[in-house]
Amino acid sequence: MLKLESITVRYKDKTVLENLSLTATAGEIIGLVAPNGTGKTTLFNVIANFLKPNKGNVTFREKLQYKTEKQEIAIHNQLATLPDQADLFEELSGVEHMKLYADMWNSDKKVEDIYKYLQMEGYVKKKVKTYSLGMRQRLCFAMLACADTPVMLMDEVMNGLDVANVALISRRLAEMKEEGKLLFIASHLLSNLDLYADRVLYLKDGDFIHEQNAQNKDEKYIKLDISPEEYEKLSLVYSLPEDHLYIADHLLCIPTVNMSKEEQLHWMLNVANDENKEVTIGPLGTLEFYEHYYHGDAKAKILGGE
Ligand SMILES: Nc1ncnc2c1ncn2[C@@H]1O[C@H](COP(=O)(O)OP(=O)(O)OP(=O)(O)O)[C@@H](O)[C@H]1O
Repeated sequence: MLKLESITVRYKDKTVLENLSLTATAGEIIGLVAPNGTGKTTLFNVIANFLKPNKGNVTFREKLQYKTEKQEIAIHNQLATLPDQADLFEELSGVEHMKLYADMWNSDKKVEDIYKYLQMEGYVKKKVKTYSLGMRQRLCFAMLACADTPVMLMDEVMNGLDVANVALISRRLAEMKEEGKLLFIASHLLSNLDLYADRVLYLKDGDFIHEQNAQNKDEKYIKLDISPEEYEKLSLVYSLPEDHLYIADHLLCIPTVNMSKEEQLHWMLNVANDENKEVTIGPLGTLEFYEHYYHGDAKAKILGGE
């Protein structure tokens, strides 16, 4: 449905995206993660043609490109981005904003169904100037849901939402995917992406350095939180498998893929007993990959919980 080929973006002498390529299909949720200032928004701006890349092409449905105004209109009829809270009109109500988006994209979605689903009935008819941060964010999402386009780009969609609303919107995202939408979600709420993303792409130095697939959730690891000193000691006592990971100076991950049940038990019992630590077993999540790739660059952010 959407193809990016060799996208390069430079701001003066700073290269933000370099030869980045991607193919995305309908019915996918693609998570995009990276520390602040890496290029997530820049990439979204290229996909939406708010920014012309120095090099490369965006192709929509195998034939449409941003080459002529007609093609651009045809793409924009099918692609919408999450509005920014700063774009809201203080004197208009939530319903008015939602109708605006439904009309702009000629959508037949019922505005009322959407605001009821998002539990906005209590405030949606009031002016935006009376809304809290979380209420505004829910409205931004509701507007995009009203546009109901086949492709949606969402930069920090969970920004400022409480736990219940994160859960509500996560559920709606999964439903949109079932309806066949292609959703791009740039987020710092890492573990939330594990709930619904089919793929999580890690952006670094202008390109994707890793693609985490939901299908790989069967690849389990024995995980143990230990200090670098404990890790060194453990490495001397046991011959750790070559493909083990020691992430961000604290998390030992031993792959179980080639292990029998007995071997797994051996590792879990011995390693846990030796270090007197809790051992868990499971796939690597977005937070763990993130630490693996950006440890040092972004430690403070991770410790901050987002
Ligand atoms: N108009 C611009 N002119 C010059 N540099 C820019 C411009 N826009 C973005 N940049 C730079 O490009 C880099 C990527 O910015 P971008 O906003 O795409 O990052 P991001 O990954 O979305 O960050 P965040 O997580 O903070 O939203 C940053 O170093 C930023 O300073």
